[in-house]
Amino acid sequence: MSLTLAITCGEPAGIGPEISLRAVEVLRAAYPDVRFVLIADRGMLTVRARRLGLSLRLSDYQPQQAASLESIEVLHQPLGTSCQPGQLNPANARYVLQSLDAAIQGAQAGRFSAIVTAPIQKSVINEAGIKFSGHTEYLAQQCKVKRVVMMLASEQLKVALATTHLALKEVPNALTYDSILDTLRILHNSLRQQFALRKPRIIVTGLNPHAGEDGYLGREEIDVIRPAVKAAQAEDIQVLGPLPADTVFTPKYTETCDAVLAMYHDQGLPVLKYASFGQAVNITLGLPIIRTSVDHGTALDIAGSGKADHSSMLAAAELALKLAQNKFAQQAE
Ligand SMILES: NC(=O)c1ccc[n+]([C@@H]2O[C@H](COP(=O)([O-])OP(=O)(O)OC[C@H]3O[C@@H](n4cnc5c(N)ncnc54)[C@H](O)[C@@H]3O)[C@@H](O)[C@H]2O)c1
Ligand SMILES: N[C@H](C(=O)O)[C@H](O)COP(=O)(O)O
Repeated sequence: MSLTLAITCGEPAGIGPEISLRAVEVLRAAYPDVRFVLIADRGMLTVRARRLGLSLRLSDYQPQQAASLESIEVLHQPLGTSCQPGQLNPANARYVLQSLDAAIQGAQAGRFSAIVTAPIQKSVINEAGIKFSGHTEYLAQQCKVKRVVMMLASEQLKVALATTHLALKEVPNALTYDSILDTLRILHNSLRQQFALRKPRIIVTGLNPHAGEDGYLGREEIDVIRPAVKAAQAEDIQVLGPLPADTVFTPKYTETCDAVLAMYHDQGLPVLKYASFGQAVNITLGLPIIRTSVDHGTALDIAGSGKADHSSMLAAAELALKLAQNKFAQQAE
């Protein structure tokens, strides 16, 4: 089995290019049989590597030829305009999306076994006049999938989200019986197929304080979440809840479940990032392709300084490889 992993280097003003370069150096040594392809502007990567004191050779990725042993392969995407670390420019928004498109198309065509994405700056893409919420939503749209699930995973915890990049005031309306049931199905199937958990155990949080306090602090638990959980149980999905979110993340619960499904971004992710920031991986579940990412953002405040930690990028690449190997093994069965 020969695997090719594509890494999009993300927002060029952020830490994406440098963590991608550093990670790929480590990965090439650790996985000599895997082909790693960076997707970015080759000139920008060369300058960034020099700035960090990395003596790396970059070459053009040629899919029809064997992987280069001496240099890091780059699928060149030209920047819209030159770029300094820490300085966002909407003129590079299309470049960021074109890099992503190249990765998605390569994965759909089977050239890439999986894709790993470095962080992007959602605001600057919107500033360029392109409505954009995040990789997760963009990948669903480009792959023509109605629903996907964002899950962040570390050694300690797996946290999936029922809603993703949404203003808080829009969350209650987005939580419907169908959306929660569909999310539970995707989560259950992915934990089984991608993570090889035979009978995954899921805990669902409530939306309101104390899971609504029997309806006195909100009715979403009674009207929407519990009926969806019951329907999932009837489909033989091992799921419990809705439980109060403030105590779900204690060992009594986390040690007895495989994943927690939180109702919104800042209900679940702060807990996971408190426990394992820099070590966790963001995975998009429910896509026809494998996509993982880092657990952090563009960190503009330290871009180009050499201070960025590439551990999450390494973890994301390693998980992508593992998921690709699992997929390959399942297809061979
Ligand atoms: N996968 C992604 O594309 C992704 C993930 C999260 C956030 N973002 C985006 O990134 C942008 C900035 O987000 P933010 O400021 O909320 O979060 P951030 O993760 O960029 O930064 C938060 C803090 O963590 C530090 N930090 C982050 N990554 C680090 C690393 N690898 N090594 C050392 N320190 C690190 C930063 O310096 C900063 O102090 C936003 O546009 C956000 O949407 C993208
Ligand atoms: N919600 C993610 C996080 O906080 O880490 C992040 O914004 C990245 O999301 P996408 O992978 O959808 O860009």
